[in-house]
Amino acid sequence: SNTNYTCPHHLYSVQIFSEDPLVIYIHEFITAVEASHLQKVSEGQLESSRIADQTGKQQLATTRTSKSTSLESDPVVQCIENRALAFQGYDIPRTHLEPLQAVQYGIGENYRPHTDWFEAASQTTSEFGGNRMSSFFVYVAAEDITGGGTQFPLLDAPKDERWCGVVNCDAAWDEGVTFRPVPRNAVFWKNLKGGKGDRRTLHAGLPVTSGSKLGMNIWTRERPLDAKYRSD
Ligand SMILES: O=C(O)CCC(=O)C(=O)O
Ligand SMILES: [Fe+2]
Repeated sequence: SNTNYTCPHHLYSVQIFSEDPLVIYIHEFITAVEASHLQKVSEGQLESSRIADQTGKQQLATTRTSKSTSLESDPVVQCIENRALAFQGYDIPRTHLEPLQAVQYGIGENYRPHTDWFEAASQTTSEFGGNRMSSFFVYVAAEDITGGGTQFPLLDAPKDERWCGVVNCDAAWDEGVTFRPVPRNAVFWKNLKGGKGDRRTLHAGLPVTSGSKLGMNIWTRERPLDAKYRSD
């Protein structure tokens, strides 16, 4: 299925959420066809999420209770990768992309505050292409969901109420900003500032309180990853 997928010209629209750190909100980053394809290929492949420990070993952790899987390259995945590369200005080659990662949360599951950039040198070696320079978090599907937003506790919530379509405007001011899981939309941000991890990009996947959420990470490294860590 989808072996003959014709990659459409992108249909998204964007809004700058924050200039520093750079955070861009993307409406309709993926199409409905792409979303259902991602659902289909990740189903049955999801396993308890792991995170890298200080030594670089992938471990189960109570701070990340979702299920996840890396996605094999196929025409739909490649189409989304190309869109993410074009969004970032074409100069970053595909070899800087980690395999796309689908993440599924059931009720009560969450990802505690973390940064996508690494502190541990073992995670930023040249075979991994250095650190993660940028992240897209894409909301692929959210069925009958409450909770499950992406919270950036160190960013300011927006003032204009037109953001309330995609931001939780009921959250307290000192909780930062929480993007709601609106299917097919995405949040893009730069993790590094002057080549160093930017703490202000701290974020969490809040617990899903009802329904379920399927998300997807698109991570770009500073440099090419070794072929063994890529999906292309
Ligand atoms: O689930 C979310 O809203 C965010 C997930 C996340 O930050 C991650 O997988 O690194
Ligand atoms: Fe994250």
